[in-house]
Amino acid sequence: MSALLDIRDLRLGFKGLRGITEVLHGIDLAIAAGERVALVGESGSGKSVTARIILGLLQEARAARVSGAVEFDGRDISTMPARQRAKLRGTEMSMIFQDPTSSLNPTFTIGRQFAEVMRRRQPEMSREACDRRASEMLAEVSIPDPARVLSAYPFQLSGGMNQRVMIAMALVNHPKLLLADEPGTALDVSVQALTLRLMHDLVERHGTAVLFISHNLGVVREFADRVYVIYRGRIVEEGPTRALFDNPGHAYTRALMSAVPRITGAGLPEVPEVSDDFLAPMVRHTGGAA
Ligand SMILES: Nc1ncnc2c1ncn2[C@@H]1O[C@H](COP(=O)(O)OP(=O)(O)OP(=O)(O)O)[C@@H](O)[C@H]1O
Repeated sequence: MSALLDIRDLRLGFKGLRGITEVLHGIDLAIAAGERVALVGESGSGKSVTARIILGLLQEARAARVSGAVEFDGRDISTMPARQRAKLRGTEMSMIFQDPTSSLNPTFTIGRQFAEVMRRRQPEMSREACDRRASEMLAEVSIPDPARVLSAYPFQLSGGMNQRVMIAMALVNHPKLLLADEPGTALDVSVQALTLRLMHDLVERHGTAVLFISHNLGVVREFADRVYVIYRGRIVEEGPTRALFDNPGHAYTRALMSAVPRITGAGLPEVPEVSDDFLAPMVRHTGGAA
């Protein structure tokens, strides 16, 4: 497989007063063009730092020590000049965050923010052309009155509307890879489900590859072709979604599955206590595409 994203032996440590704290211990992860892949694990397991390395952000943090290969479309993100990394963000790869309202800039209209994103790819694009293109994207996420939304500020829109705006904005430059960090978890469950549906349909239509980051295996089941399970900075299981759900090989994956929230209004259950058998060798599912 010639992968769009190919991560090999990725290691990360943070330098602190008492030396280096290792956070990622040799991660291997690949995503083919157009593939929807989930990275699942509990809080603190290393999902967000992995995304920040793919975006080339942690390579620039003074306290972070990153090693291993992170190849995107044949180029190594870690060794390319910082300016080139910055150019990739928002153009060839983009990101959707948990909370749309705090990720959008509250002081600019949605139209202006769309224009800034589009001009990263095409600096000479006129505002009219930006508005036209933004309206098309907003229509794709079923926003009925794009002109009104373009002239609004984020605080004038609902959380669900802002989430749709963020999805549209993340895809307006036709990135090859979308990183989605628990999109919609800041919203209520029904809005979150709708947001995921919209994102699913849009990336399918555009052939965008996705790394979907979540602690919720239930959500992942609906969304991903393939799943990586991360536990304390190590991938402990990997495979096509259906194979992994039908036959979870790792104790930690089974524990995550038993913690899949049921829609009873009882709130999210805790992930069960861990035990030593979670440190068993990685399980890799082969064949039997999802
Ligand atoms: N800047 C930093 N300095 C030191 N340690 C950090 C830093 N950023 C993250 N970490 C540590 O790295 C580990 C992985 O964090 P990360 O944010 O990737 O977890 P996560 O799986 O995304 O969790 P969540 O689901 O809560 O977002 C954690 O132990 C965290 O404390």
